[in-house]
Amino acid sequence: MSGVLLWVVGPKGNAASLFNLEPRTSKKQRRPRSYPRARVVSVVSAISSSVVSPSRSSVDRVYEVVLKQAALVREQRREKALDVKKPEEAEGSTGGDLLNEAYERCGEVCAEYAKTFYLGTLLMTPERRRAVWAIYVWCRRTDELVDGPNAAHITPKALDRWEKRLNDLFEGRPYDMFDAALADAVSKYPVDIQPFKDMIEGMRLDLRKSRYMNFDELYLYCYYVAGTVGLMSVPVMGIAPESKASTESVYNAALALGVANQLTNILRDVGEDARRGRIYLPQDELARAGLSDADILRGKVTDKWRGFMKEQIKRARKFFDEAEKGVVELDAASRWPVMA
Ligand SMILES: CC(C)=CCC/C(C)=C/CC/C(C)=C/CC/C(C)=C/[C@@H]1[C@@H](COP(=O)(O)OP(=O)(O)O)[C@]1(C)CC/C=C(\C)CC/C=C(\C)CCC=C(C)C
Ligand SMILES: [Mn+2]
Repeated sequence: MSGVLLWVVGPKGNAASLFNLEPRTSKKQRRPRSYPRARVVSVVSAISSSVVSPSRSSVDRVYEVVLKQAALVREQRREKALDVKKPEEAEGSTGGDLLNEAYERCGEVCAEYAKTFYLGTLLMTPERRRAVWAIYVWCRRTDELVDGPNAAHITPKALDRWEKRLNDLFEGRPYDMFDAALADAVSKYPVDIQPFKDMIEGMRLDLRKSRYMNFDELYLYCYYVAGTVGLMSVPVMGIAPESKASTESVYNAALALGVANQLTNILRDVGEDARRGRIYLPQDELARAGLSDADILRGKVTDKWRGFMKEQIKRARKFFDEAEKGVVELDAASRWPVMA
C-alpha cells in the first residue's frame, strides 16, 4: 500500500504514530528593471566562486521563483490585503477549537522532530509561530515520503498524489488536520504554492538521482529541498516596514539560509547518505581533489579529505553570511527567531 495513504489516517494518535516514523537514526521571464538579473547571478556567483559557480540555468530557474514571491508580497502590500488575523479572530471564522488543536498538533510534531527550530519558533509571535509549525509539518511529511520508513513504496505517482493534495489544501480543501492548519496559514499570509511544489520536485529528484555532477546541479537540489523553506517562511516572518531593502534581496537571503542549511546537512550526513546509496558532494570537485565514491564509503579521514571538506565548509559559510545580511530586513519580531 502506498506510503502516502498513511498520512490520510485519522487525526488522533501521537505525532509519531500519525507519521509512522521511527525514531531517527540518524526561467525565463521579463525582469523588472529595479532588480536586474545580473545582481542575483553575481550574488550566487560570489557565494560559490570559491569552487564552481552554478550555471545560469539553475540560477535562472531559482530566480524566477524569487521574483514571483517578491511580486506577490508587493501586490499584497499595495492592496493592503495583508490583514493578518489575530488567533482569536481566526477562531471565530474557521471553526476555532478544531483549528487550534490542529495547530497545537503541528507544534508537537515540530517540538518532537526539530528541537532547534522549535525553540526558534517560541521566540515568534503566537500567530506566526503556529503558521511556521504548519509549514514545518508539511515539509517534514514531504521529506518523510522519500526518507521515512515507507520510502521503498514511494513512486513518482505517490508524489503526484501528494502534489494534488497540496493543490487541494491551497484551494481550501484540506485532507486532514495538519493540512487544515496549513490551509488556514496560507489563507492568512501571502504564501505562494510554488516553493511547496518545488520541494516536491526535490523529492522527485531524490527518487531518481543519487549523484550530482557539479555544484550547479547540487545548488538546484538545495533550492528544491531547502531554499524553498526560506521562500515559504518570509511571508510569515514579514519584512520590516522601515526596510529599504528590495523585497527580492530579502527573499534571496532567505533562499541562502535554506541552501546553507542543506549544504551543512549534506556535509554532516556524508557517511549516512553514502551508505544509503546517495552521494550529494559534487563529483567534479571530488575528482579534482583526487577523491572517489569508494573513498567516501571507506570513511577514512585523510589530508585530501580534510582539504576537500574545508572548501565545502567555506562555501556553506558564505551562504550563511549572505543569509545573515537579510535577517536585519525582517520584521523586528522575527529577527531573533531566525538568528536563533
Ligand atoms: C531573510 C531571512 C534570512 C529569512 C529567514 C527565512 C527562514 C526562516 C529560512 C529557513 C531556512 C531553513 C532553516 C531551511 C531548512 C532546510 C532543511 C533542514 C531542509 C531539509 C531537507 C532534506 O534534507 P535531508 O533529508 O538530508 O535532511 P534530514 O536528514 O531528513 O533532516 C529537509 C528535511 C526538507 C524539509 C525541511 C524541514 C522539515 C524544515 C522546515 C523548517 C521550517 C519551516 C522552520 C523554519 C523556522 C525557523 C525558525 C528557522
Ligand atoms: Mn530527510
